[in-house]
Parts: sequence; C-alpha cells; structure tokens
Amino acid sequence: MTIELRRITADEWDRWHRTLDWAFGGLPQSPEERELWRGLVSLDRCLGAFDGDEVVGTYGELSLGMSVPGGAVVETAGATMVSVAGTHRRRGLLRRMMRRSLEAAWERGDVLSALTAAEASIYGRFGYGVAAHSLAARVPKHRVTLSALPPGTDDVRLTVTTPADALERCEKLYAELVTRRPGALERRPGWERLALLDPPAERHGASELRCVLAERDGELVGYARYALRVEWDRSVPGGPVLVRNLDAVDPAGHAALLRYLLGLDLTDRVELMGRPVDDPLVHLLSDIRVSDLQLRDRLHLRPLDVGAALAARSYATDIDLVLSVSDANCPWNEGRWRLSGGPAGAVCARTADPAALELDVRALSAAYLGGTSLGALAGAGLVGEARPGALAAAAAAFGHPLAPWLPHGF
Ligand SMILES: CC(=O)SCCNC(=O)CCNC(=O)[C@H](O)C(C)(C)COP(=O)(O)OP(=O)(O)OC[C@H]1O[C@@H](n2cnc3c(N)ncnc32)[C@H](O)[C@@H]1OP(=O)(O)O
Repeated sequence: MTIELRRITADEWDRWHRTLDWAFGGLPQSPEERELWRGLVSLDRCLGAFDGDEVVGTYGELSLGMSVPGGAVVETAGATMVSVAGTHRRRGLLRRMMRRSLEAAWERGDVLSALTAAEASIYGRFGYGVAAHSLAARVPKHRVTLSALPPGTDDVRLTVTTPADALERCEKLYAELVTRRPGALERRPGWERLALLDPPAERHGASELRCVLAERDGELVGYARYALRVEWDRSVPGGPVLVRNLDAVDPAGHAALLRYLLGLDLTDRVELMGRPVDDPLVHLLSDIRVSDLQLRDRLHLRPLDVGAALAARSYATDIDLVLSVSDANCPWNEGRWRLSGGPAGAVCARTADPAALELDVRALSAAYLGGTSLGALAGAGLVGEARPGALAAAAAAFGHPLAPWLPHGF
C-alpha cells in the first residue's frame, strides 16, 4: 500500500490531531492550549501521511521570526506536532515528511528551520544541530543564598500583579530581549496568548500564575511569571516556586527578581526550566552544586538556505573565508560558499575558490548562533581545516557575547 503525503484541510484537523495524540501516548494539553496552537499553526503548511483514508503521519509548521547575532530577525519554519502512527513506524515516513517540508520551506523563501525535539537523537540526521542549549535548576532555598548582588539591586521596586494586567508592558520588554539574544523568537500576532496560558486543569495543585514586575526609576527592567505549589507534610510547609518566565534587561532587575522568588514563604525550592546557559543565576547562587543544574538540548536548528543564513547574521570579528558544506537532505546547499563580513554585517555567495573549512551542515547549524564553538566541533572531528589559521579566525568570528536562547517552546 502506498502512503500519500499531502497538505491537510481544515476538515481533517481533528483526525490529524488524533493521530498525533495517540503517537504521543496522549498529549497533556488543555482545550485552551489546543485551541491556541490550532490558531498559531499554519494549516496550509501542515502535512498528513495518508494510508487510504487513515492519517498515519503528521507534520505541523509555524511561521517564526528568529533573532540571529547582530539582531536581525530571520524567517524561520518551526516544525512541530510531528508523529507517525505506531503501526507505520520505521518505514521512512518521517524522512519523507522532513524532506518534503524542508524543500517547501526553502522554496517559499524561509531561511532557517527550527524545532524542539521530543527525543534528542531524532533530528541530527536531517541536518539539525543543537544551536542553543538550556539549563534547568532546582534551587533548595534554605541551603542557597545569593552572593555578590549587583549594585542597584536594593533600588529595584517590585510589585505583584496578574500576567494579563502586565501583559503589554512585559511584551515590550520581551521585544527588547529578542534583539539581544540570538535564538529568541519575535512575538507574532497571537503568540502573546502563550504568556497568559494558565488553565486550572493543568495546574496540578499549584496556584494561578502571578507576575512580579521589577522597576527602576519607574521603568520596567524585568518580570517573572510564577506559581506556588505549597505542599503541607504533617503541618510543615514545603513545595516549589514554579518559574514560568524570568526576563530582565538589567542585572539589578534580574537579581532582585531572583531574590524575591527565593524569598517566598511556605516553599522549600525554586524550580526553573529552559534558562539560558549563561543565566546570571549561575554566578549569583552561592552553591550551584546543590541547585541541581542540568544541561539540555533545546533549540534544534538548520539553515534552509546556507548563503542567506550566513549573510543574515553579523560576526564578532572580520571574516573572509570559503566554507565547503555537505548537506544530504538539502542538496541545494552543497558546495563552496565565500563568507565575507564582520560586526556590521556580511555577504555570502557561491564560489569556485578552494575551501578553508570543510563541514557538514549539522556542524554549521550548531555553530550558527554562536552557542557552540567551531573549535569545539573541530575537536570532535566535525569541522576540517583546509587552510591553516582558518579555524581560529572563524571560531572567533562566529562567537557571540550572550549565549543563544530559546525562551519558550513551540
Ligand atoms: C518537532 C517534533 O514534533 S518532535 C516529536 C517527534 N514525535 C514523537 O516523538 C512521537 C513518537 N514517535 C513517532 O511518532 C515516530 O517514532 C517518529 C516520528 C519519531 C519517527 O517516525 P518514523 O516514520 O518511524 O521515522 P523514519 O522511519 O522516517 O526514520 C528515519 C530515521 O530516524 C530514526 N529514528 C526514528 N525515530 C527515532 C527515535 N525516536 N529516536 C532515534 N532515532 C529515530 C530511524 O531509525 C531512521 O534512522 P536512519 O536514518 O538510520 O534510517
């Protein structure tokens, strides 16, 4: 029986989603969340794999704008809701859906493709590299203090409100963050609703979300959205402060928010997930060892158009070199590219000149936002140096002062 791949229609959405649900063993989503994603996903880019009338594979796509070094926002295809029915696995259906969608996104003019993976090992074979990692922390508040608070922390005024009441001001601050952090996603219309999503059925004993605002001289410099789950054990209170977001554009604001969260009574720990690997908390907590820091793969990224992607970002130092790229999934990217640029911007075009560096697109993907050094990738044998000195120069140029960060999943 041949399996047909095609776009789905609005009428087929429920059937399509049921296949996705079953493949995940039931998605823990409230009706509110489901409805939100239904509105955000680009239906005309969603693929279904059909065995007769039966949907046996799903691939969803979102239209994203991703920040790259230098602050440009780049058109990005966000792959999501990917599944193959248990009855049809390991016959190449995922491979077919990925190839089809990568080509369609490239033809449409998207520059990057991004995803967060259900399992870390699935997508490298399709040219994705981990362009941003993240940190999770579980800080035992009675064993950890904040050391060396930045100047001005005591001048920060904190007020607690609801996420809805603070939304407009918080979104303005988030937009500032997007230009600073490679990997951050521009908030397109409708996406602000993600910040408010807090269905009671998904709280599992936690409070509703609160929002604490940090202001200096009347200006918003940070905010955190959080909930408390107070757990009483024979009259002794404990349980976590669950931090959904902590966004700040000022060190004192960041420290003041962290101090506030650690100081909340009737809890014994603060849990944070999806933090950037260079989060200030790494330097502020008196004991990271007991804070259970864990590194995770977060943003899996690949260029759809190598030339456009390399030209879209800026570089820390001047760079002029030829990269030889292999890319089995997107053969239009294969070959030699001359990249010339620096802090003000770059151009990148095909060339017949000899290569200075040789690498697979997966290594280029991992290095693209500056989160993984080309030198480290060369150490793993994933980048070859054909011209002496080219590796050190390229590694310096691709670096970025702030680690790339994907502030929320999709
Ligand atoms: C962006 C997202 O939405 S992530 C969500 C991904 N979805 C899930 O995890 C839901 C549960 N799992 C599934 O639905 C399926 O197992 C899928 C979608 C992960 C894979 O679908 P399949 O059609 O079986 O994959 P396909 O047969 O095309 O395999 C392609 C390759 O990926 C490998 N592969 C497939 N699934 C996995 C996995 N879970 N872990 C590691 N490798 C995998 C295959 O072994 C094959 O390897 P090869 O390159 O050596 O040939």
